[in-house]
Amino acid sequence: MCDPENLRYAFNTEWFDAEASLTRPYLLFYYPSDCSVELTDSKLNRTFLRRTRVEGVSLDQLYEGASLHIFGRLMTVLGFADDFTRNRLSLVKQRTFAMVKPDAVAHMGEILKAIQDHGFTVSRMKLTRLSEEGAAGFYEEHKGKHFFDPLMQFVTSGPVLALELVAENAVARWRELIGPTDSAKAREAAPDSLRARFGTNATLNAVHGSDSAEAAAREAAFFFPDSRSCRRPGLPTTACFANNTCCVILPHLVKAGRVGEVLQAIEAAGFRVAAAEMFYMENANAEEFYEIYKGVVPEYGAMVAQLVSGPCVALEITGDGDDLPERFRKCVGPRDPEMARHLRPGSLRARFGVDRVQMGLHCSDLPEDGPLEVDYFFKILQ
Ligand SMILES: Nc1ncnc2c1ncn2[C@@H]1O[C@H](COP(=O)(O)OP(=O)(O)OP(=O)(O)O)[C@@H](O)[C@H]1O
Repeated sequence: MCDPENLRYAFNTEWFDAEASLTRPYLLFYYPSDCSVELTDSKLNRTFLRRTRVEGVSLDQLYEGASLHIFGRLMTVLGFADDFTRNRLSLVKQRTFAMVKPDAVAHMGEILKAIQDHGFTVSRMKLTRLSEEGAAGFYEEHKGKHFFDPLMQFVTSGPVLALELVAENAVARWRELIGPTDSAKAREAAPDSLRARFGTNATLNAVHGSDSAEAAAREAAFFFPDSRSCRRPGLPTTACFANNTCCVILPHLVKAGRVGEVLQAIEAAGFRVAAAEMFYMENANAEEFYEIYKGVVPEYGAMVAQLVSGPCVALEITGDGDDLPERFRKCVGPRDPEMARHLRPGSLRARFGVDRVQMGLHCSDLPEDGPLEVDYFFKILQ
């Protein structure tokens, strides 16, 4: 195991075979010396994929709960499969659960930028609402305390942004970044912390962070239950399905840690982000979503490949006026970012796009497409 050539990390993974409606378990080995991957069918104890390099798969993406594409299959990493891997990677790839509370959701772009600037990877994200029952379950340990009722009222008063973050020593580092519980005290003790910057007092304190790895796993499972599991449905979306259009932050920007910046730019342009959620698209979903471009846009195949190359973030954009879709489309700019930089240098694609495939953002083309695309992400894929 010490021979660097053959050093390998082992993970339990699974793939949901939609055709057979079956979850298939695999043992995944990752060899850092040449970034190759090997898969063994855990049930049949047989090699399923011989050691080979897989485009886009790196050690960065291998942590408990991660989703990754291997030759068109969306695999879920369930956990470490041996002690060697657990001992070496459990702190390096730690997950934590974070929540932007109702008083700070208006600053979610700025907070996400801070999260990403501090080296955290956002692996799951959803703008949702806590019901009274949900909030009481989430904060069960505080039942009976003097601040429980105001806390319940506060966390159910508006949308919350639920986040799963991954980083080395993520639990402790996130607690440090958010600062002391009471925002007033945080302004004295840790003026740069998120609670000092965005919170008000001991209850209205802008953000939450799990206090241990165990709490993080429990809290992440509460907000992000396995979508294929029938045990409990996911928490509701905040989409309002009215006077809306759709925007998708493409995987290349998500990977580059620029989601916060994009949200800030959208809001600075006067639009409201009513719903936001991270999706790991399957090939079939991406093909279906981009169907109208098939045979029309020469980059169709490459666009599908881009959309499944990692997580994307779908947004429902709302605002005032019947011309919202056209105004948002103008704000996003021409499909070709190179052209956008010449013709509309202030547009989002001019700022965030690379080329006609990595164009930064997808945006509904026609006003009538907007509500359909919003339905696709926030109703059909829920
Ligand atoms: N003394 C208090 N007075 C008023 N509200 C409080 C008080 N202590 C805690 N709270 C509220 O209850 C939440 C949960 O309390 P806890 O003791 O778990 O704090 P925390 O671990 O710093 O915060 P969180 O769990 O939200 O990350 C706090 O974030 C805050 O909103």
